Amino acid sequence: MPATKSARRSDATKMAAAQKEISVSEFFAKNRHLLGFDNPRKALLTTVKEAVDNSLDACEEAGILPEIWVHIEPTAAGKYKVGIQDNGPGILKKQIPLIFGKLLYGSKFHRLRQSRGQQGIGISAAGMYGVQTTGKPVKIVSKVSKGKPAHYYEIQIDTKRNEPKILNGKGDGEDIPAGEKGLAYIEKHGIEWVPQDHGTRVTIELEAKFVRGRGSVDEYLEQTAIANPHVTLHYLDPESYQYDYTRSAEALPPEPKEIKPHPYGTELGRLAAMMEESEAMSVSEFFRTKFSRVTPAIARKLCESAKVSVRGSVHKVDRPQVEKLFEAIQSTKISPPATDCICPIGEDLILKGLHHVVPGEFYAAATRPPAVYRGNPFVVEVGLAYGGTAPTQNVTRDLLNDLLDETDTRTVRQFLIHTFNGLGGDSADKIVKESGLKTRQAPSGLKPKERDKLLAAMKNVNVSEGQQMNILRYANRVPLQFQQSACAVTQTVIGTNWRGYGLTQSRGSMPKGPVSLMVHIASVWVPFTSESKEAIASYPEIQKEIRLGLQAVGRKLGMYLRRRLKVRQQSDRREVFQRYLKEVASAVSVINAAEEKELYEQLLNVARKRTAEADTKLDDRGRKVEEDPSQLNLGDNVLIVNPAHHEAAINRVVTAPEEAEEDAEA
Ligand SMILES: Nc1ncnc2c1ncn2[C@@H]1O[C@H](COP(=O)(O)OP(=O)(O)OP(=O)(O)O)[C@@H](O)[C@H]1O
Repeated sequence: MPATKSARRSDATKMAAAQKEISVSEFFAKNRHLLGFDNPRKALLTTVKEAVDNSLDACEEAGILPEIWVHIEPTAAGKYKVGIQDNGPGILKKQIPLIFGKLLYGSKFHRLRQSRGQQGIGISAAGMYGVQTTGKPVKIVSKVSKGKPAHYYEIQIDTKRNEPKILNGKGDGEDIPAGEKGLAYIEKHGIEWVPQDHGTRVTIELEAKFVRGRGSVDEYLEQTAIANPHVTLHYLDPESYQYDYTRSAEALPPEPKEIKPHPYGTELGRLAAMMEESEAMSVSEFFRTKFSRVTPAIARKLCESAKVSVRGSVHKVDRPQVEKLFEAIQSTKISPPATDCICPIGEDLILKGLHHVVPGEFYAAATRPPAVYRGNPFVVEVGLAYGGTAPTQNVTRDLLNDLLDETDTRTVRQFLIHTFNGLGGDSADKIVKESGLKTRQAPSGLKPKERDKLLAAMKNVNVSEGQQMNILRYANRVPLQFQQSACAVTQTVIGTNWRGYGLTQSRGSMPKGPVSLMVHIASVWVPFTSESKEAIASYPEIQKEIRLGLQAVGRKLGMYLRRRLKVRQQSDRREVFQRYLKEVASAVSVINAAEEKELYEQLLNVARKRTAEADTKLDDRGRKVEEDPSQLNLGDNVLIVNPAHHEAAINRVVTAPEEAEEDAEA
């Protein structure tokens, strides 16, 4: 059959008319889910997170102990205004529009140095989302020193051109004079600013949803405080609750050093581009100055094995020679990158941070030695807290009311699982059953009596056994709250055998037990799985380090749990002895006329000796208090406490709205 000739729908000329460059802002405006703006709830968190992370980075880089104000205020139904201010170094006037009104503009992308931000997208993307959803511009106040004027900008991103559009001061921004005059100016123009000698405040109005519990701003700020004990945070939430986290460490973390890329981590294309972009110099000088760990001898060796002139110009190297050089790098022994550029949190501060926030009886921490993936140095740290009350048991009636009013889940069971970290389906079922509520009962429709029953069930049901391990993931001290299952951390936790450490675990799933686990990865470049920086990619080198860290704390937990079990068993045995010894003594004295009391004392002594382990007391480092510390020497990075004495929270003060108003009146 002859092929039917179909009419041509288009041709190269017509198609060419539709082909044009796509600006990065247009791309990300369309694909905002890639940056963490997939729904209003996450958009709020991402906005706060981007601004707070920037503030922390800027303060630390400038050597200032960070103090940060976070203010979230409802403006209309489904709309919120988010203001974040820091006491950082401030931003130069000419940089402000570029930082807040242009995607892919930043100071951190081109360097290899441990920081929270790395891409140069975060805060401008938040501003762009705000403009898209409310039409309101991003407002920025920035001040670099006491005597100098502050700058005030209202900016909107022009997504077509990826350029900032300045709306105030006839397109030039406004200057706020220093001193008293400035305060009057701020007051008159309704500009929001906590008076400070220097710092930056960014205000973004956006479509958002405020929730509490898992994945919330509350959770992010609390977890930030755990991993950053040097930060003071003031947080005023949309319901006018004021939270103040005051710093517990007065010293800044050591300053991370910037390093040059390591040859092993440089791909072929990148090597070619670096050579092309380099200023004029010899090939040998290029390798020595642009990379870390390349000595003159190694540079010569690379050139010799690639048959490239050592003294020839780097710009004369052609593509086949670049390929040869690349191959030479792979086959030449070059020492691994310096690792003193990474600043871990440290075992002591991890123990301190975890103990302050997560209730428990046993804590262990491990900071692994530095390792390298794709030429980038990194450090893995693990902290573990065992015991303590379940998250459902610490809830007050007021908080439960708030949580129930805000949730968008459809059943009480879903509400429990989604709100409380680590509470598995089995435990949720138990609570629903105990409360006597219907299985498909909607959380929003609960009457006060039913809420009482639910609260009572949450307090009474022992969920610690069915409780899932709660994982707190961090990258460069930033908590990661989404994409848990896509993350190398979770995958490695699941792949580790926790049964050997005294926890229950079915194959291929998360271990169970009252355990909170913190895993921190610090690196000059954290390999996230996407631009929204929510999960860490599974490089085998990183997984190996995580596994070793988990094993280090797991072994200590196992030793502690085995010892605790033994102590319990012996004390049960002793109880049984004591229960019957009196009768044994009186029976024997009837038979052989022995002195009953004396016999009883002797038998008691024997029983005590045979169950001596029940008396074992462990000190706060996990060592046996009496003789023979070798029996349970858990090392220095362990903390054992009496959970009954746990004092909640990291120097956190929460002020309810009424009190805040009264305070203000007073
Ligand atoms: N509060 C601030 N104080 C001082 N400088 C800031 C502040 N916020 C942002 N900057 C500067 O603006 C740049 C851009 O910030 P942005 O959030 O867009 O990206 P980033 O933090 O570099 O990377 P990421 O996209 O990974 O968050 C930063 O690199 C920093 O130099």
